[in-house]
Amino acid sequence: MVIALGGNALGNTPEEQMERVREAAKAIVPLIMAGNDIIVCHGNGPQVGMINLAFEKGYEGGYTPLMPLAECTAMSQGYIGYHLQQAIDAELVANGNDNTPVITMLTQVIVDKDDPAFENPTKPIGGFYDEETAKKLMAETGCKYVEDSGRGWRRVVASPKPVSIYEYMTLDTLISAREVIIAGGGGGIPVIKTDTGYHGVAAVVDKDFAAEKLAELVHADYLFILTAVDRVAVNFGKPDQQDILRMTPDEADAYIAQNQFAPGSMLPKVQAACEFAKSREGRKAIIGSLEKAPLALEGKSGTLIEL
Ligand SMILES: Nc1ncnc2c1ncn2[C@@H]1O[C@H](COP(=O)(O)OP(=O)(O)O)[C@@H](O)[C@H]1O
Ligand SMILES: NC(=O)OP(=O)(O)O
Repeated sequence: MVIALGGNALGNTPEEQMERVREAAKAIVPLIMAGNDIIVCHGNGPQVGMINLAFEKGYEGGYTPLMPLAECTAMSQGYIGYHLQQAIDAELVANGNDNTPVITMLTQVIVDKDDPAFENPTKPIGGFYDEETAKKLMAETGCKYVEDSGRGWRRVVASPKPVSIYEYMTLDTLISAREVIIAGGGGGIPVIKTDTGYHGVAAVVDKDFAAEKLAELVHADYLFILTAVDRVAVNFGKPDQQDILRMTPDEADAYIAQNQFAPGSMLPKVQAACEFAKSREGRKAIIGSLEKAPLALEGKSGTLIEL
């Protein structure tokens, strides 16, 4: 089972994040205790933006070098993975399980150097700004900012599609050893293959697509995409909003054609879920909220996407 955990659900400070991952652990541990092999793949949108901005400010003040975006994702994997490891371990012990190792795997995601996404930034990172501030920042820095699902304006960066996960065979070995694994954090550190080996690129891969790729490569049965809403909806945020309990990839395509899912937020989740459901008969993808993850596994919450 691969669980994709939204970066926006992790808070904005180390203290907030520690608190939030404790809540995440409460949702994840019942799935482990039920006997599932688990890989947790978390987002890093707010966190990678924060790390990048901190280095930009440090550079302006002459205190730090500039930090490339791939290195910022590597740092975010350590920062978030460390908190998740501690929280999941503590929750396992609290439930009488003190012999399941929890580890974070620094993960590289291989992307195509010619992916058209490099020419069209779409992935929101960092904090939320009002329109006036975002437009000022755009003029000052040359970075692109867009409105993000009615929550404010955010910087956007290139987000190529994952082609493969460099460490997937090692992940298979760890699954065989019954370890709980945190991998593909922040969508993985994006790398391209060159004549001199793999090199990081300036991008942030969508963790929902990375989790889907990971789930296929490790032969998972379930892809759980956990975010801030209980279910995917049509007419989201409007008076006639209606939650979707179950949909096939074909039904999802029809909703996508009606622009029902916001790009950069719900759209990639639905697309990743459909890709997983289509990849093999019987595979189930569920999009739901963190709090109700165990209920979603019983079919009592979440949106189920299957053939
Ligand atoms: N059709 C929709 N149905 C449900 N939520 C939607 C829809 N369109 C946009 N959203 C928004 O997308 C959010 C999930 O995206 P986001 O916060 O970017 O994900 P993440 O949890 O991975 O950080 C939801 O919390 C909701 O605010
Ligand atoms: N990398 C990524 O997809 O992060 P979010 O889930 O925070 O958007």
